[in-house]
Amino acid sequence: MLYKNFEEYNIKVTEEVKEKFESIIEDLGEDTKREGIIKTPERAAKAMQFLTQGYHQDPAEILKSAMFKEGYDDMVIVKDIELYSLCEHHMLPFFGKAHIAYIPDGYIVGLSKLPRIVDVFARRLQVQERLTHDILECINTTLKPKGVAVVIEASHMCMMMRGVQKQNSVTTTSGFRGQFEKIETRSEFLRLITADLG
Ligand SMILES: Nc1nc2c(ncn2[C@@H]2O[C@H](COP(=O)(O)OP(=O)(O)OP(=O)(O)O)[C@@H](O)[C@H]2O)c(=O)[nH]1
Ligand SMILES: [Zn+2]
Repeated sequence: MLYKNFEEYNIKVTEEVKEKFESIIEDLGEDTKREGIIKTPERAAKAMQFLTQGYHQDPAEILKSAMFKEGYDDMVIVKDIELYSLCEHHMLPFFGKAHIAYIPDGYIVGLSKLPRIVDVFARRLQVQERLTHDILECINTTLKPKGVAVVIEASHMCMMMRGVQKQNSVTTTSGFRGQFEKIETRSEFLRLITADLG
């Protein structure tokens, strides 16, 4: 199922999750019958379905839907792809940017498909490390490029709003396959994602 229209939420799931949110909100000490909150369990049930819709989407299919035969064999970089995910430990958001590069081997991919697969993997319960590798491996096994690199920089609400309460720490994760395992290629990619070319 691709890009399900999430205006049409799964009625059964919405109903079941809504009831659970009602009980959670009550357990936390709120009055679920209060005017401003009466629809909150249903809104939260829909919001959570939206934020986890990646479980129902196939990222490899998304890439395959726009692969084009092309002789270009230099580096392609899409940087500063904003991402929002949920940490699997606390179900609190982490958010930041992904930078993706690949070196084609006969096929290029429609550029928009790279942010689309970031969203598919981000809209699941994740840790930043697995999110990075999910994106990397999906491109590597589907597009089969000469090399692929993924860097993610993110801030974790579970480390900001609660727990250790550090507001300015940023976590960087990275993965490199094929030609990006060579230091010169990797350095060129890292230089280009940090360069201000404007
Ligand atoms: N490696 C990794 N850890 C994460 C990520 N998101 C959250 N965490 C961490 O998951 C860990 C869970 O540790 P626990 O000790 O079980 O949970 P906790 O008692 O809530 O820990 P504190 O956050 O330190 O209060 C914490 O250290 C979080 O910072 C992530 O994407 N990657
Ligand atoms: Zn967390």
